[in-house]
Amino acid sequence: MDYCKEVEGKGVHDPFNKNMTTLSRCVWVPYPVIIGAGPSGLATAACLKQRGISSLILERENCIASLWKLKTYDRLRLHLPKHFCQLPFMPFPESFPTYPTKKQFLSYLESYKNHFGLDPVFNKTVVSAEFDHRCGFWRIKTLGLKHEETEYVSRWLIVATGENAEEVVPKIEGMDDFSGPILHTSSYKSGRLFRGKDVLVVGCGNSGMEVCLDLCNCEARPSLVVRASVHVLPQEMLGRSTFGLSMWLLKWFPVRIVDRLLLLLSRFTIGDTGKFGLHRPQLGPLELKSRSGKTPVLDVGTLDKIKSGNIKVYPGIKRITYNAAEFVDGTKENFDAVILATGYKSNVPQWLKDRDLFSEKDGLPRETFPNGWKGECGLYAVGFTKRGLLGSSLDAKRIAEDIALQWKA
Ligand SMILES: Cc1cc2nc3c(=O)[nH]c(=O)nc-3n(C[C@H](O)[C@H](O)[C@H](O)COP(=O)(O)OP(=O)(O)OC[C@H]3O[C@@H](n4cnc5c(N)ncnc54)[C@H](O)[C@@H]3O)c2cc1C
Ligand SMILES: NC(=O)C1=CN([C@@H]2O[C@H](COP(=O)(O)OP(=O)(O)OC[C@H]3O[C@@H](n4cnc5c(N)ncnc54)[C@H](OP(=O)(O)O)[C@@H]3O)[C@@H](O)[C@H]2O)C=CC1
Ligand SMILES: O=C(O)C(=O)Cc1c[nH]c2ccccc12
Repeated sequence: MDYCKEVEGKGVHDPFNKNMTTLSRCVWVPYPVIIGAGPSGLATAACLKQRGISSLILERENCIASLWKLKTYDRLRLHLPKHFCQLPFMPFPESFPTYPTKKQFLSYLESYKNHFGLDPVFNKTVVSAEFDHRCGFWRIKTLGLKHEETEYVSRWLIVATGENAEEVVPKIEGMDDFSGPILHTSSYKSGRLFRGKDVLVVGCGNSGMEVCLDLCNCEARPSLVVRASVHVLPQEMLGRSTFGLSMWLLKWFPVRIVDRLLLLLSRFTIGDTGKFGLHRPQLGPLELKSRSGKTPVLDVGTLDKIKSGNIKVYPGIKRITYNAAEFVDGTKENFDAVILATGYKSNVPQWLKDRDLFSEKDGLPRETFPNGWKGECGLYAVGFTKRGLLGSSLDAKRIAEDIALQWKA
């Protein structure tokens, strides 16, 4: 790392460090520091590179795109057509299908990293980042694999740790008494392990719906918990992707009209989902997405399995017992395993000391899209728009443009 200059050995004589093998280092970085080597971090580094600006990417795992590589199931594909998911300056290969597989997406990201000569520093978990008003720089503290502490100092801090940084694991009464495995979807790979088992999947977002389908295909017997409501839309309508059609319609009509059209077309193609326990929210799918970030489910085959009775649908869980779950409607069913498809949350409030750009409550920018990408004192946010990879690309371009102006000055 010739662009990093070690300027200070700090904390070596710190009495608190005596019994630990830690050695604090301080590294001055004359470029922006990006936290997270996921698609958002890589896209921002590439946009900066295009403008002749280097950057330093710090990543807690030992690979790029760790969410995709380590925490997703085998059968995962992009749900949106590839041209909506490509990162700036590099389209997906022509040979890739419309909905690339996880393996293809990962190989694209690897090529992206290599094409732009990006070289993230792995196994560096950012544990705190604070703007030092005395010197006008960000102080970014990281811990390495052996708990060694390194402090990076830079004028710019770009947060790219993602909306899905930590698993949401709800506390359900009786959970500790359950005799079988309870796992989050982030550690679920395939239904093969569950062949012949009764599996309760808690949560009906895209993960829960798709895990149920995977379990069915692997001859397990899944049940799905839908505690409130959900918008299920077909992945394609009128020969186009539902997402593409929505984006096109939004150019001409207000969101409420587009939502009505989507719901009308869905009714024709997939029928009344409420009949199967999948009641629709009051707000339409796109309005709900833009207000709350809740992504509509794009159906890739789960609905047919629900209709045919291969996947049972239950309301909210009341409690879990040794080998069963009780639901709020009073029914009780035996299960061998529970999979929590209960989503993810940002981890920004755990380590970022600044409280202006990001809300302490949900770790997302306080301002909604398209305004949440820039804070004070050289702080930026990329990939927190609740608009998937498309949102990351937009943020990345804006951030690079903004920093380039300061760079020239
Ligand atoms: C199963 C699944 C499927 C998805 N499919 C799609 C899709 O088809 N299309 C779409 O547009 N979006 C999809 N998404 C949304 C997803 O958010 C994006 O695909 C994308 O991963 C976002 O990239 P990111 O870089 O912002 O976040 P991430 O991919 O989560 O990357 C953030 C990186 O930051 C690192 N990090 C976190 N905290 C720290 C820390 N304290 N210190 C150092 N490093 C840290 C993480 O290890 C990670 O590598 C999907 C999400 C999931 C969970
Ligand atoms: N191929 C693709 O494109 C895929 C994309 N994704 C994306 O990844 C992100 C994460 O998706 P996902 O993992 O599904 O998470 P989500 O946050 O989208 O969904 C979580 C689900 O869990 C439910 N839930 C949470 N707590 C409980 C509880 N205690 N009891 C019952 N239900 C509960 C929520 O219900 P409620 O709504 O009531 O809060 C919601 O239905 C999303 O953006 C999604 O679109 C995921 C899979 C595939
Ligand atoms: O997977 C996600 O969470 C995304 O943000 C991408 C996405 C999937 N389906 C959508 C419908 C409306 C807007 C974004 C998405």
